[in-house]
Order: sequence, then C-alpha cells, then structure tokens
Amino acid sequence: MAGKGEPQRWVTHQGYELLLIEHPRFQAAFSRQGGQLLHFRPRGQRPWLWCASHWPRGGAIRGGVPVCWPWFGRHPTEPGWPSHGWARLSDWQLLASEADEQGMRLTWQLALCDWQVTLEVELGTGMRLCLRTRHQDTHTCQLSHALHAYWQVSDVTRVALLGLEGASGHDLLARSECRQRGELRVEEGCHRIFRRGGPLQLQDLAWQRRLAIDTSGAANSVVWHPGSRPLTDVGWHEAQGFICVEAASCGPDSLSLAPGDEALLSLHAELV
Ligand SMILES: O=P(O)(O)OC[C@H]1O[C@H](O)[C@H](O)[C@@H](O)[C@@H]1O
Repeated sequence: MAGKGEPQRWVTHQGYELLLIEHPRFQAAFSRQGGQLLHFRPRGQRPWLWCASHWPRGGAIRGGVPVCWPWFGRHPTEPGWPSHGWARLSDWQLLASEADEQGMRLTWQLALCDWQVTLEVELGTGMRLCLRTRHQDTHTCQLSHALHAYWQVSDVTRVALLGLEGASGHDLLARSECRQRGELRVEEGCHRIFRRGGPLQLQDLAWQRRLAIDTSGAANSVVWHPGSRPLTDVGWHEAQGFICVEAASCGPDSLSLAPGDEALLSLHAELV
C-alpha cells in the first residue's frame, strides 16, 4: 500500500491484485497478473480502455492492454500451450513508479528462464507503452508479441478506424489476403492483420471523440472484434463496447532474436 498522499495503492478485486492510481490528470488501474493496464481515464473524459466485468479464475483478464508474449495467438509448434503466451497469465513485478505533476511512469518486469521482458508505461494526458524483450539463451529464438489494446467505444458497429487506407494484410475471417480501401468499419466481426504499423485514428462520432493510436515501430496493426461469436463470460451487449486495435509483430513478421538482442514494441495514444 502506498503512503498517504501517494497516487497509488494496492487492492484485491475478484481475486486479482490491482494497483489503483488516482493522479490529478488521470485515473488508472493495473493488475499484477499480466502487468496489465486495465483502465485509463484522463480527468473529465470517458474511459479509453474497455474491460470485461467478469474475470476468470486462473485465466486471462479480457480487457485493457494484455501483453501477448513471447508468442501471439497459437504457439507455432505447441498446440497445448496457452493462446498469446505466458505473460498475461503470469504475475509481474513492479520495478519502479514515479509521479510528477504531468503524470506517472511505471516499469513492470517479468523474467522467465533466459528471457526478460519489461513494460514501461507513461500515463498523463495520453498513454504510452513500450515493451522491451531480451534473452540470454545460447541460440537464436523466435519471438512474436502484441500490445493487444481493447479500446472502449460507444458501439463497435458505429466507429471508424482511419489510417490503414491502402495497407495490405491477411483477413483471417475471409482466409485471404486483403487490402484496406478507405476507412475500416466493423459490421460483423473483424480479424485482420495488416503488414504495417503507423498513425491511426479511431473516430467515435456518438462520443464526439477521436483517439490517435500510434502503432509505428510495430510490423503489424491488428484489428479484431468477434462480431456475434460469443466470448466466454462476456455478454453480447458488453462486447459491442470495444474494438481491439493492436501493435504487434507476428506471423511472417515474427522476430528472430540472437542472444543479447533486444526487441521493442510500442503503442501510444492521445486525444486529438
Ligand atoms: O480470446 P483470446 O485468447 O484473448 O484472443 C483474442 C483474439 O486476439 C487476437 O486478436 C487474435 O488475433 C484472435 O485470434 C483472438 O481471438
């Protein structure tokens, strides 16, 4: 628990250890499991991130910004291993947190065998996440990873994602290559992995909000929503309230890390 006057304190909710932050500029919450930013709301605004109201015991929390690491989606060779890797199921250590008038900077770390990953998060009027991976194995290893953000929206079928015009990628629902024409809208589910990162904008007219979401530096921008496919423990109406726009390096854009190499992945958002 933080001392009096400090912006952060630990609590337990639905069996999870949470770090709650009340800063003059924003409110936020992380779970120790996953080092996962679950909630971020700059003062006077609606929350930016969506989070399911029910959290499974022993599973991953659906919402906020899950860290998918050290693989994204299914493991390439081990079908029984958990989807999206160990990071979102493991307890992380909070290495540092500093606050000033502008905001807060927090550093989370997870060490597994020869691998070490840190998540640096800056929160203020915007949010910036940077994932840094190193390994000290004796041979080159494959890495795929994602900052799998669930953005809260008025209604997924009524928002538009700008900035992917002309981008090529893979449409996993259509099982074909795709090229984005104009703005992206989600009518009945979406699962596209675009082969480019860059500045995007999520436009929500009903909420009169436009978020600039930057996936520059990532090889892939992933857009996902299950449509009418049911998600365990998430009601249909609740699921209408998010769209995932993710920074990732995955599939053919997975990385080969030689011992001592470092891989970076970042995601940045601000209001425009
Ligand atoms: O249900 P989860 O394991 O949390 O994954 C949720 C979704 O994440 C990503 O966007 C993947 O590309 C999808 O295939 C997956 O369904």
